[in-house]
Amino acid sequence: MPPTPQSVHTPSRPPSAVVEIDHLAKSYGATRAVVDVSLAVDDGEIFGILGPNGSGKTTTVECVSGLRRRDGGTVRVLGLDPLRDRAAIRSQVGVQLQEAELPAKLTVREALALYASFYPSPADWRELVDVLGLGPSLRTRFGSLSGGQQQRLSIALALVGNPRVAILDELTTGLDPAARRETWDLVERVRERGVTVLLVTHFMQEAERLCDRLAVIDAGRVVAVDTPAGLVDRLGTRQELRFRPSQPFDESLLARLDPVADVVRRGAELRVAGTGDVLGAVVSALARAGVVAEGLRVLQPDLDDAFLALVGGHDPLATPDPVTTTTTTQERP
Ligand SMILES: Nc1ncnc2c1ncn2[C@@H]1O[C@H](COP(=O)(O)OP(=O)(O)OP(=O)(O)O)[C@@H](O)[C@H]1O
Repeated sequence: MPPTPQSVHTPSRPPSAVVEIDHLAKSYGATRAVVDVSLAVDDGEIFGILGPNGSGKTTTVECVSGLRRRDGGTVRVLGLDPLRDRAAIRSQVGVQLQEAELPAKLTVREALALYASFYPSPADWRELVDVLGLGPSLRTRFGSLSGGQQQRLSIALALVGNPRVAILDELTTGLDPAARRETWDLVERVRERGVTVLLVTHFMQEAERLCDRLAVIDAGRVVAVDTPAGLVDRLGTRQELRFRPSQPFDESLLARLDPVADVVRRGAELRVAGTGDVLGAVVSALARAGVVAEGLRVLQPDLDDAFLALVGGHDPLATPDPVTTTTTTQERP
């Protein structure tokens, strides 16, 4: 008789970290660029590094790619040390850095073909050319490209080796809004092919749109690691409504609502702030009073506020006029 199959409990395995940084430190002379950075990037993630100018973002990713020698801590990329295993890292990690420089006389086509020849199984660079809109520039020399075209080329060169990890530093700086959006789509497609992406950015919209998780770095230290929504949630659920009432009414009825903390009049406009479902409570109360909220805007904290709260000591909850517009709606009770 064959043995009865046993039900085997397979514990869910935590996702494997593709990039692991542990207590990284790096100084340039007396400048402590990276003081203490630890973070782990999971397989298939788009992981963002966000921080003010000079906070150590570029130095961190340069240490990850093996372009900089760290002073302290450990870095592992796909289990390899970027300094000891430089050759193996180079074939599996694509790097697009700020201000990439190529020989001025090299054409776009030559640069792509040259970089593709460095890798055992390169991507089809013609496809990257299409996606990045570099087709018309194939014969243009690097020195004659505009800043935006140079940026596109540096992204293409980072991806041409079919890397398992792509490090993209200030990916869309210098690109116009349409090219920026196309580049975001490209990064998402790259991730769909299983590439893990480590992205340095200044743009909150880019971080919000692309990143699964973010590390916020300030003065060489990690001050938070979370999803974009998680970072915003840390500020609480404060909302502020701004609107013009369609007719005079007893405004104290709004102040008595549970979610409402403040009601302030600014000329014809009422500003009603609170925590929780302020919108629902106010709109219902206005409807009962037969009042329309004209030009209604709902303001709530966004990633900008979360970022400033983390790196600038700015607390949007503590100020009476705190928040950023995220939606504009016209509500009628
Ligand atoms: N090659 C270098 N030599 C000397 N100091 C440097 C060098 N590179 C960076 N620094 C300094 O180290 C600190 C961190 O710089 P880094 O470029 O890593 O920060 P960053 O967060 O990427 O800045 P940015 O957003 O402006 O690109 C800064 O004070 C910078 O001036």
